[in-house]
Amino acid sequence: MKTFDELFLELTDKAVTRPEGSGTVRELDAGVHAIGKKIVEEAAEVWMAAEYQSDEETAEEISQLLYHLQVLMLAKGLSTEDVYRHL
Ligand SMILES: N=c1c2ncn([C@@H]3O[C@H](COP(=O)(O)OP(=O)(O)OP(=O)(O)O)[C@@H](O)[C@H]3O)c2ncn1[C@@H]1O[C@H](COP(=O)(O)O)[C@@H](O)[C@H]1O
Repeated sequence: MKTFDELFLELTDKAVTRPEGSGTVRELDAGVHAIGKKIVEEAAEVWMAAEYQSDEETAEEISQLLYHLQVLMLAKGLSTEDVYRHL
């Protein structure tokens, strides 16, 4: 189990070290347009899970949406502070 901040640190490191087989590196290489499409897809899955699936499945879909949002933050060079200041 990891927190939002812990995951962001891990992904930040992956973006720099670019380990073989990393899905994050693959997504970053695909670019903002592809990441944006993934976010829309995951957001729809969150919505459907919330309406028709279990709380556990909804939580899992939310975690995937958070992951893809973090990948977009990295692609745009945004830090967690850049986002948190708007909360
Ligand atoms: N938390 C996640 C995470 N959540 C979602 N995903 C990706 O998002 C996809 C979402 O899956 P879907 O269920 O929508 O399945 P799908 O549509 O069949 O997926 P794709 O065919 O589009 O890959 C998964 O296949 C993963 O590729 C994630 N990929 C990685 N992480 C974490 O990120 C870290 C770095 O991962 P790597 O960069 O792959 O090493 C690790 O700690 C991972 O646990």
